Amino acid sequence: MRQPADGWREQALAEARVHDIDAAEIDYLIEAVTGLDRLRVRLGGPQALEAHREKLAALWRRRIEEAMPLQYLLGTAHWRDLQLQVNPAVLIPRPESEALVDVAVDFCRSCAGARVVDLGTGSGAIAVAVARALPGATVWAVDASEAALVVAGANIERYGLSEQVHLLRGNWFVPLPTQPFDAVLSNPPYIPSAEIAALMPEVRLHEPLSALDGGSDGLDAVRQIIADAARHLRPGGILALEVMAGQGPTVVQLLARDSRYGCIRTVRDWAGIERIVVTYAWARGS
Ligand SMILES: C[S@@+](CC[C@H](N)C(=O)[O-])C[C@H]1O[C@@H](n2cnc3c(N)ncnc32)[C@H](O)[C@@H]1O
Repeated sequence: MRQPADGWREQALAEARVHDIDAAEIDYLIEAVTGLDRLRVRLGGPQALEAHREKLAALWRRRIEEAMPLQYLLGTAHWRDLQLQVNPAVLIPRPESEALVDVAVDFCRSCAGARVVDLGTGSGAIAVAVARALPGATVWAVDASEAALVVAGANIERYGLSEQVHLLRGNWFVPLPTQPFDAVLSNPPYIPSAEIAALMPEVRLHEPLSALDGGSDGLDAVRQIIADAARHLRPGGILALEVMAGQGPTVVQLLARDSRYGCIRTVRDWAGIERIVVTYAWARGS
């Protein structure tokens, strides 16, 4: 028998508890599908959702049965003040990566015509946020995945940044111009290969493996970027890397052993985890 629409919400809440899904996802789904916020849904009673009930139920079924993240089901993700197009070709941007943007913006504010690189741009989240915060900067956004670049391109266009953000396909620094940059930012794949199987199904089954798998200790891409970044930074330019919980001290050591870098520091996330490692290039290496 067909249930009243508010019954659907109660049922969805019960299912969320069983499947260990944050109840806030239900209101996020309702708001995205109906355009109504939580208060309006409460005030509107059962009728408020009735016209959308089938669509809500169909999306929620996929959320539960396929462990599909809502952002992929809806094709959109909120990150900082941005609403970004996403699909399973790109990582859903994470709150912890916002610190990469903050580091770059703090540093580049004093650089006239700053030149910034976002390596492994995915949805283009970091590149778009940096370009919006630094209207005088030019950003180069690189990804190896053609499908990711399509999504990044749509987001760059959506925010009117096509003149300011250059999209390039290729392996890390390979497609970039040779003139030195003020800042190189990256949230590279950093999960150790053996840990992929233990990730939440939402991540393991739906997010692109090429965005997650960092090789045996998770640091293949980090090592590659550290090896090459110094050649692409101006003296005094910064390299900022997002790392996994627990990798901070190892990445600090990797940089400390490389005489081309100095003044290494880490930025902690809200849980106190060293998330971002930042360093300065002393001199351009060969
Ligand atoms: C962890 S995701 C980060 C995406 C985005 N920057 C974000 O924070 O949401 C890593 C990205 O690096 C890209 N990538 C992986 N290997 C690469 C390589 N060798 N060269 C360039 N990009 C690469 C992946 O396609 C993926 O989009």
